[in-house]
Amino acid sequence: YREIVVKGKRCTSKAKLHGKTVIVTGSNTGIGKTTALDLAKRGARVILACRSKQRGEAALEEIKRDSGNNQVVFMQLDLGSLKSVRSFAENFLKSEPRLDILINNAGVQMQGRTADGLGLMFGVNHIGHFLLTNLLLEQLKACGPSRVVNVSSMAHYFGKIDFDCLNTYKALGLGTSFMEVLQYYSDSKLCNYLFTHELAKRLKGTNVTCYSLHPGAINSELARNINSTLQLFLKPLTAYFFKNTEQGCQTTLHCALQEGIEPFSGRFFSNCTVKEVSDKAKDDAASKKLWELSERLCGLA
Ligand SMILES: NC(=O)c1ccc[n+]([C@@H]2O[C@H](COP(=O)([O-])OP(=O)(O)OC[C@H]3O[C@@H](n4cnc5c(N)ncnc54)[C@H](O)[C@@H]3O)[C@@H](O)[C@H]2O)c1
Repeated sequence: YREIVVKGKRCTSKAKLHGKTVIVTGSNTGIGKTTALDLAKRGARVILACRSKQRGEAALEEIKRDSGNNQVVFMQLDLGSLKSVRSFAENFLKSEPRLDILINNAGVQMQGRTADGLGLMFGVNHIGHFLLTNLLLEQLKACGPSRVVNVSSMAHYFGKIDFDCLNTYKALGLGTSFMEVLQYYSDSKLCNYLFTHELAKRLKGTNVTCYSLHPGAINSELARNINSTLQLFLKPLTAYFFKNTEQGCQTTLHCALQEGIEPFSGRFFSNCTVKEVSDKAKDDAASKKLWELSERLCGLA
């Protein structure tokens, strides 16, 4: 089990990234941090787009030290605030001349609301990344061939999109029970897939490609909000049966770097391999509708 599932396949690309710029959201911890470290070791200029200044700057020092690369920069980004996403994009475009790879990695699995009144998981996991990507798309096109990588999850299989609920701004993500939190998390991860699917269609004919992925079950901080007694019981199990964050970033790296996967733009990857998605996810009408709704929620329409 550990050999096949925990270790899994590794990204085999030997790509070097000197002169290239990459953004990784949520890179102060978890697989975002190990992704950023790997890209820094390859010579990229890596922008750590993180919510917490303190934790982001601590990760910055660690990544600079461990990669020997000084081209690592912290830029504050709270995906739960449309204002923050806009100001991040503005600062980035003002100060950085290029963007080659955008990795939408950050994610939450907890109830709450964003600054704009959306359900926290829908708002951070989907809407924040939707707006960020759209604001940076022209830069990606100008620097092509370039890529957008959306970290989704196998949990999207259990997701459903309730458009009525979204339309009335009711809080997709305001779960009260553990099971509701899991449901809304899965819904937001289905949004990640549908967004990628629609984005690939809209990017046809450009030199930007996009991918979504399941990183595996990872021993990270994602479930930090589960009650502490359950945590005590779960920690030893996840430490043994789940991937560590270095193993967990391999599919993200594969989607960001692997040569020759461009014909699979819009597709879903797991274990560094293209995978079929659920029938629900193969819904062209739903991905178009979600795109249009997301544009309205972000004020892009
Ligand atoms: N851990 C798993 O088993 C697992 C499985 C499938 C998918 N994923 C996905 O992988 C991605 C990374 O998760 P992880 O396991 O490394 O968890 P993690 O909690 O260690 O990392 C998540 C990162 O997102 C950041 N973040 C949260 N809210 C933010 C906000 N409002 N603005 C900016 N950044 C914010 C956090 O600060 C953190 O850096 C997530 O999208 C998650 O849904 C994880």
